[in-house]
Amino acid sequence: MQIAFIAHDRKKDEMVNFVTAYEQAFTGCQLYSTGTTGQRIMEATNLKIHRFMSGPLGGDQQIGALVAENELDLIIFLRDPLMAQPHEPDITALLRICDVQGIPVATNVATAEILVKALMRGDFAWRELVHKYKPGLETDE
Ligand SMILES: O=C(CO)COP(=O)(O)O
Repeated sequence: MQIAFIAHDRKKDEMVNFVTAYEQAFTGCQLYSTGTTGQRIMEATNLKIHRFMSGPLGGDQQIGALVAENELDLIIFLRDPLMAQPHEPDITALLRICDVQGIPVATNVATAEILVKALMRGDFAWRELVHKYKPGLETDE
């Protein structure tokens, strides 16, 4: 499974606690994150995460590109609903492409807990078929 972690600054402690609590569930998955979120998680766990750029510098868009190519199965994005973000358009675009592609995205820890328990239960197994039989990038021909 391919999973991305993103957390706004005031949600990073919550993200670290959550991923630490469910580290076993994420072990063996291909993990991605925005810059600082990934750094914080790797400092607290044994997980190896591919860190993209910091969210405000383009990291959200890089993760959005993976979603657009159906290369992500789950996103845990702990947003701060009480703090305006300078890169709000990037955040909106990322959530939009998740809806376009039908990718599960948790924007709070309650939803994240439900989705990670589904992951542990095997409810995401169908995504393995998507990766196996995914058509190549669409071309004009
Ligand atoms: O701002 C973010 C997502 O919108 C998070 O980015 P960082 O993980 O680099 O702090």
